[in-house]
Amino acid sequence: MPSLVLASGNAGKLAEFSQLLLPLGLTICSQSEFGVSGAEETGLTFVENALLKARHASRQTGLPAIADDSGLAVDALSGAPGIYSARYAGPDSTDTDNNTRLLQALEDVPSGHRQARYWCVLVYLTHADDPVPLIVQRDWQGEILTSPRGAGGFGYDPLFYLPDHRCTAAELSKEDKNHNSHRGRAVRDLIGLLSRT
Ligand SMILES: O=c1nc[nH]c2c1ncn2[C@H]1C[C@H](O)[C@@H](COP(=O)(O)OP(=O)(O)OP(=O)(O)O)O1
Ligand SMILES: [Mg+2]
Repeated sequence: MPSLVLASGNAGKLAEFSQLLLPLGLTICSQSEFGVSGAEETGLTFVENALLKARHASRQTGLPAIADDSGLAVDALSGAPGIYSARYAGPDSTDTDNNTRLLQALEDVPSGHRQARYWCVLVYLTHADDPVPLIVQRDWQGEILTSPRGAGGFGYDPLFYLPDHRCTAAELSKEDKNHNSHRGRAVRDLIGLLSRT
């Protein structure tokens, strides 16, 4: 019996969460293993969408749930694609489609003006009607390249260059990404809160 459901249909997120929670002895199962489909992300903030996703999965499974709502905010695009990152190139867009659209949007933006950050908001609910959700949020700063590099990670990682590491998020090892990323640091914050409740 898993102790937690991950309110996400994203395999990349599940892999990162599994690795991050392993040392705690926490078993996490994705909602798809329970036949739970994705919640509609109708919120206007990462927090609202994460709450909607966590509540939906917890309601359907009867288990405590963690949801991750995340995205990429690009300075030169006034924070776009932001909460719409997963649907940037359309409702059924793939990571490749979204990366292509991002490169097009930044076509005329020279290097030195291509700063961006990932955001990750996590919501933990003990049950669907939990009135006191645990909420954490973290960011990770980088720059958008003009062509993809690397095969690791997921989403926008092949375009997300980290000057301190001199590589993209898709070129980092799993351990290094989890050590540095918005999600890795948000998960460690959440673990800290959970250990105090
Ligand atoms: O570490 C990351 N590395 C690369 N890309 C990332 C990362 N973190 C978020 N992202 C991008 C992927 C997606 O375009 C959007 C998340 O959208 P978001 O709605 O939270 O996730 P999703 O729809 O893929 O799965 P789900 O809602 O079922 O959790 O931001
Ligand atoms: Mg989503």
